[in-house]
Amino acid sequence: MTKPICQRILLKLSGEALMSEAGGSIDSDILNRLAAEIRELSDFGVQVGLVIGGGNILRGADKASQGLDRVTSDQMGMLATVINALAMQDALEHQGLQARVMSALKINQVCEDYIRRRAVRHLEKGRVVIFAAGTGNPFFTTDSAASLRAIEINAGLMIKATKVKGVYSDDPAKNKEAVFYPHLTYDEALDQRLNVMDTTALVLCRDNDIPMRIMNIFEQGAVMRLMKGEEIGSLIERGNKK
Ligand SMILES: Nc1ncnc2c1ncn2[C@@H]1O[C@H](COP(=O)(O)OP(=O)(O)OP(=O)(O)O)[C@@H](O)[C@H]1O
Ligand SMILES: O=c1ccn([C@@H]2O[C@H](COP(=O)(O)O)[C@@H](O)[C@H]2O)c(=O)[nH]1
Repeated sequence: MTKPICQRILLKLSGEALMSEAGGSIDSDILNRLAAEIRELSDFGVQVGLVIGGGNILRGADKASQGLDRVTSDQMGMLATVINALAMQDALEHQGLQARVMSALKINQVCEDYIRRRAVRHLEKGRVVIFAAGTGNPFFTTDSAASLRAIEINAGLMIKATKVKGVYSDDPAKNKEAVFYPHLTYDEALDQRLNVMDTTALVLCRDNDIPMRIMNIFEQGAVMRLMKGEEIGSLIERGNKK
């Protein structure tokens, strides 16, 4: 295939997957490998919006369960995503790409504020936009932020690149008998409480009719193959199951 399956994507990368085996929060080899893959996508003509989670540094709910105020914990979590976004911006620039971090929280001495029309303009110019600080609101996750930004930038596809191959009948990290689902509808994912993605994120994409791919972040070159038309991971979409 000489043309990508869609022109603009929102790629959500797991924060936790950036961790090194030794426990460091950001492994530069992993970061550089992902940046190189994004460069290939950009060279192929795909406009890339990125959201990176913060699970390698801090999750608000974990800190709150240890007694910290929930809103403060979530704000710390959102700032963690800014750290990951800045690291990725640097890695992308080393690949020769232009990249812009746009934050939902105002820290404009560090990166741009998120302004939708500017984000779209950056994408049209071939710059990779890294949407940081989630939605800017506590009690949300970066999955929901990714769905929201995918809708706002009119992405043709949302991709969640995570630590598992796709959607299973149960968490494959805990249940070895879990069955892999190559295709399912948003309503099936919601009804079965499949937990690979939070409910808000699924509902946002369902109601705005954006298809979603869940796939393994560690499978090198897989996003490119997907953009060339290969069936990779699990597809969640509205309407009838394929
Ligand atoms: N039914 C399921 N199918 C597939 N994965 C599942 C399912 N239920 C739970 N999971 C778990 O969900 C995880 C992905 O979601 P999670 O929110 O933990 O990660 P992430 O959003 O990719 O990471 P981060 O929060 O660090 O950005 C998988 O690693 C998997 O273990
Ligand atoms: O809109 C948002 C997005 C995220 N948070 C907080 O950040 C952390 C890290 O994000 P993950 O999606 O868990 O990787 C999250 O646990 C929240 O505490 C937020 O408050 N609002």
